[in-house]
Amino acid sequence: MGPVPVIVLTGYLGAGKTTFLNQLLRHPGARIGVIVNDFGDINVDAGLVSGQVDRAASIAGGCLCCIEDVSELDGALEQLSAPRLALDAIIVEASGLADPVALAQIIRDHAPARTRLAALVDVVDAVEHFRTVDDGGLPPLRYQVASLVVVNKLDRVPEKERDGVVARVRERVRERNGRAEVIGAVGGRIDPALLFDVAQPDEDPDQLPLRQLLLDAASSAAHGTAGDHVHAHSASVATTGPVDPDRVLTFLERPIAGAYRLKGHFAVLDGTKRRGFTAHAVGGYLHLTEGRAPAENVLVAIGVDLDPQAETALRSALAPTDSRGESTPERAAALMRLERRVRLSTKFV
Ligand SMILES: Nc1nc2c(ncn2[C@@H]2O[C@H](COP(=O)(O)OP(=O)(O)OP(=O)(O)O)[C@@H](O)[C@H]2O)c(=O)[nH]1
Repeated sequence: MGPVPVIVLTGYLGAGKTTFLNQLLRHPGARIGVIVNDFGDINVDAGLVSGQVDRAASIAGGCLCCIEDVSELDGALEQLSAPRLALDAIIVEASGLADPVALAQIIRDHAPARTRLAALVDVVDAVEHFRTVDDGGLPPLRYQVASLVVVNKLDRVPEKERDGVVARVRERVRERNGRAEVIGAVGGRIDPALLFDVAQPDEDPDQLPLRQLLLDAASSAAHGTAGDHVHAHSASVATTGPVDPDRVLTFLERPIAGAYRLKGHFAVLDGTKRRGFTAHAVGGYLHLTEGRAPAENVLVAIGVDLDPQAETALRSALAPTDSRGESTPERAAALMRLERRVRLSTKFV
């Protein structure tokens, strides 16, 4: 058996990496191991991975590409590439702030001999991409290491503009990388065969285009920009007990300053019944779904200029309510607002 292919999944905050991963894992057949890295103290994404995973490991607390001690990543790759597991691939989902260039280098330099970096998939938010990752100046360096760029959330773009958005991303990627595939997607759905087809052949490390790229990255880091990698802050709060539906929804609809990305789950009381909701807000767009009530309420806020009071605001949004679920008109109205929000969230999966 040859080295286990490692597929690195990158993409800016909220672009749809976990959604993409879950789609991939839903396809039966392949034996897949997953490593999930989340920015913040609580690994929310690990809890959201729902498909068929043969082995999983999670790394929380910071960007994989920034950690000085890569032993945790090494250890996870070592474990998942054990021959007895016979995995077909290992997917590493990076945090939204990881620098794909640095991550690719770490995996090439440190991954155990029985693994190989096979593909780097960059998930792009069709609506937010040109406001966040690619501001129209020099094309971001991340394009150069990508083997597949997935322009996700096309359902949020008017139908007649979709091809144009994908073409625009493709044009920008081409300025740095003539080999990468660029495809559009909704709900992270792509043909998994496409992913495995774009695996990069093993290259002589000295011949890598990556080498020049890393030199470029090092030189921009020397100029204080660290490639295209922004350093953001996060605040995370966990509480127990049902929360006030009105308070939490008001918070999610009007998040604190600088919270580009919010995610988490919470439980509310409806009479005596506990109802669970999962929330994601990206660039002011809220997506809410209803599911099993979690034992713990969790909210994570992430942003480059995150309000220093973020944690207090999160704690207040998730404060357990002293109400015992009695149905007052206010509570009924708040539950209806939550339900309306769930209905409004795009059904793309
Ligand atoms: N409308 C729409 N929403 C999507 C699509 N793909 C993902 N989402 C939603 O976008 C939000 C973020 O998706 P995730 O898959 O968690 O994104 P992520 O890149 O893993 O997020 P971070 O790990 O926090 O950076 C969630 O609310 C998803 O349900 C899509 O194609 N269309």
